[in-house]
Amino acid sequence: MSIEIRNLSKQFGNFAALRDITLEVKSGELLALLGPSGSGKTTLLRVIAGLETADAGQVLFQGEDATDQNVRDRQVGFVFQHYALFRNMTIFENVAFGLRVRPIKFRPADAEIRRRVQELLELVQLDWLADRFPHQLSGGQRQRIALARALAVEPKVLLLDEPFGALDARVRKELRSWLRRLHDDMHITSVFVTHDQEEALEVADRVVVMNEGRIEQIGTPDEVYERPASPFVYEFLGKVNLFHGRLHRGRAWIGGIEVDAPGHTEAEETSAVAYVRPHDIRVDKVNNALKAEGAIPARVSHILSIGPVVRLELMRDDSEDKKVIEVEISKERFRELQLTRGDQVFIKPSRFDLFPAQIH
Ligand SMILES: Nc1ncnc2c1ncn2[C@@H]1O[C@H](COP(=O)(O)OP(=O)(O)OP(=O)(O)O)[C@@H](O)[C@H]1O
Repeated sequence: MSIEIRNLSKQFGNFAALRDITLEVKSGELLALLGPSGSGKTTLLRVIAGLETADAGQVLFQGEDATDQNVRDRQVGFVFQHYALFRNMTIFENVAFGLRVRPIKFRPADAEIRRRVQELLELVQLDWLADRFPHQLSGGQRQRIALARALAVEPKVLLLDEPFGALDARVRKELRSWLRRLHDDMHITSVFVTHDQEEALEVADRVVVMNEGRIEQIGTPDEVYERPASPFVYEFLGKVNLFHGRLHRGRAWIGGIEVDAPGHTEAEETSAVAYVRPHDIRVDKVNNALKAEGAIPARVSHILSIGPVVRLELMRDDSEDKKVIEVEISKERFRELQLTRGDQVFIKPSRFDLFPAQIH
């Protein structure tokens, strides 16, 4: 089932939690709402669920206006950060709950409920825990049961609010790939809220990056990471170096390097900032290789060599700006360069985006 959100706005007193949100969740898609605390993710999820009413705008399920439909009629399944399993019920009964409380004419026969619960417990690979009670399970297992319980009523849409937020890092990672596989099997349209960049990028088909109640960018994990639409997205999704410079009629000057800036032909003597990911900086020990295009002189202040990638911290030689530049190069390249602390190097951004300085 697809979900369409049109021009949603929501105020809490004077505070605008959602500002004109428009977005479509495709049928069968796993969509992540990603943003810092207070950016409006949970509010948006609650409006989709029908737990919160918006001040303006519409929510459509499969093309039909659901704005005034109540929670029960929307047929959504929920999983929250804090697993709300019933403590005095077995795992089996917890999963069966949603079916048992249905009005009699919609309630499946007992044998059918048993069959369905068994199937769901197998799906989340915890059928061997059916007779246990919630306190006898680990946090990760409880979240999987919470998901089985949400799925028991065959929701058309699954909404997950920081479902792994309370778990430790290792379990979170396991559950992430588990959720991805489960979604690939079931294809229920799912929206999940997270403030964890890695989680969103690893699990979702598409990511909605939110900031101060607005959508900054919507795209596949690759698109939002590799082609951030704004300085905010650049800084929120991973490490980034900022190089201050100047733009003029389709050309840019950054730390002595002159480059084409085809997206900025209108700019007239504008201050600009180049945003560069650590792996998009070329490093050389001699200036010759890069001389033709110009290069920024810097000094190696720190080397962190773990795994296949070597992380360098550099200080610019040519600038008062004492900000560290972070660079990532392969171990192979690092060996070639034979770098040690204090060495002089010459760097050049190989890929970057320019944003006029005044907008951030
Ligand atoms: N019922 C409410 N009454 C007043 N303010 C609220 C209410 N619910 C949310 N807010 C405010 O709206 C803003 C957005 O909240 P929301 O929970 O949607 O953000 P979030 O992105 O999910 O953040 P978090 O990750 O911290 O939950 C916050 O500043 C919050 O304080």
